[in-house]
Amino acid sequence: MEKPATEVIKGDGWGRFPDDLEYHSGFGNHFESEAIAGSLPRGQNSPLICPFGLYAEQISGTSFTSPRKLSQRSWFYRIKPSVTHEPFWPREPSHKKLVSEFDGSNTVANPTQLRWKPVDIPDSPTDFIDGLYTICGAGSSFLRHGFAIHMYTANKSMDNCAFCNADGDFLVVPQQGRLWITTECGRLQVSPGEIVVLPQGFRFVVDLPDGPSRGYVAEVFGTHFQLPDLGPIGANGLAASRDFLAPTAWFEDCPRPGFTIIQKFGGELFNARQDFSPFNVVAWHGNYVPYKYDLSKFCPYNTVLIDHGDPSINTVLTAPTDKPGVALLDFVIFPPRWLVAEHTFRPPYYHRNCMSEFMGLIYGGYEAKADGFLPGGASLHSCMTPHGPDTKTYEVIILSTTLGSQVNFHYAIFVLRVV
Ligand SMILES: O=C(O)Cc1cc(O)ccc1O
Ligand SMILES: [Fe+2]
Repeated sequence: MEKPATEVIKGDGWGRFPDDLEYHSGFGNHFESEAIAGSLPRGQNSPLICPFGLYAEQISGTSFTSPRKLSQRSWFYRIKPSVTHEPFWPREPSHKKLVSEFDGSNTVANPTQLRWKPVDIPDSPTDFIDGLYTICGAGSSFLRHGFAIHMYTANKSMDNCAFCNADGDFLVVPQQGRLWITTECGRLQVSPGEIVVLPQGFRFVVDLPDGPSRGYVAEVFGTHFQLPDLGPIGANGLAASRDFLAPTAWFEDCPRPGFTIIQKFGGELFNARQDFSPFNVVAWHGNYVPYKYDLSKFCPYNTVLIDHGDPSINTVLTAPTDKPGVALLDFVIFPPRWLVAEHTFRPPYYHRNCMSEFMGLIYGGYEAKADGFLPGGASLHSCMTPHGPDTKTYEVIILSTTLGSQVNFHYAIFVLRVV
């Protein structure tokens, strides 16, 4: 039977984001979303003919046979299937700032304590993709085990192109400047103080409504972020499921001559042309979705009598390995909070760690360094490299006789490990 021509469906226009975007709330939920009533097939995923003549397309974020509790996939109902593009070609000029296979050929190992000043926003026109560069990482996207930490500085919106990361999931932490992100599931507005997860394979565009933006990106290969178990904390606390927000269906239906899909594969970038927008998904359902989270919603737990707890207590999201309790990458934050304790050295203790720690500062000042670690800057303390408060901080703290203090800074750390 012949498929009927797609009816003309009009989206509400490219690039305009209303202030009151709607979201679906929840973490790991199976959502249903339709921009036009009746566009989501009922009772089956892939009918012979979908409502409005849309094309059904599945995106899988885990193997088909993953245990049900880990399985992630979504179904898109789109005006044109993604496959109708021209072939991929290496992007010219070739982009060598991204790494996803870490070996001696493209990286140097150095265990010393490293610290970076904030990088200036470039003068020349630079979008999110051109402004992305790898800082460190381990493992391999092809072997599906590893991670990369990137940073970006950008001053312009992506134009007539979308990005697709075939290597892994991006967790983006804007430090300066809002990001308006269009995805195949719909749109997200992300401000500094919020994070966004863009899972492997999703096409997305980053617009900069405020101009310049800078931030951090953690990429994980072969696993996805989960909420940490809460153990003895109980059933509540830390990041709550309902504070995670996924987009609602949004699409556009207009010609896009020369539109480019930029695909990252093995850390290399490839271009493919198509004459339509990838944001043509009228309805979708599933549990494989981009999502955002406002870090100010985090409910921190901490010491109330003695000693400094381990930083795992501040885990927002964890990307697990197959070993129980061992993460590939934990995303941990130190939000503004009260630090209380008796006869206790309250800043982070001196330590060496079998995980490596990459830190960024979103705003304010970091409690263990009197100076030198600035918002937008970064530090890396690799596996077993000693670190802890500087001398100035140590001296101020041991002279302090108060039982508590309020810290009003916000730093994010990625605690990393490849096992
Ligand atoms: O090094 C850091 O600042 C991160 C960190 C914080 C903390 O409170 C305890 C241990 C730790 O590694
Ligand atoms: Fe540390």
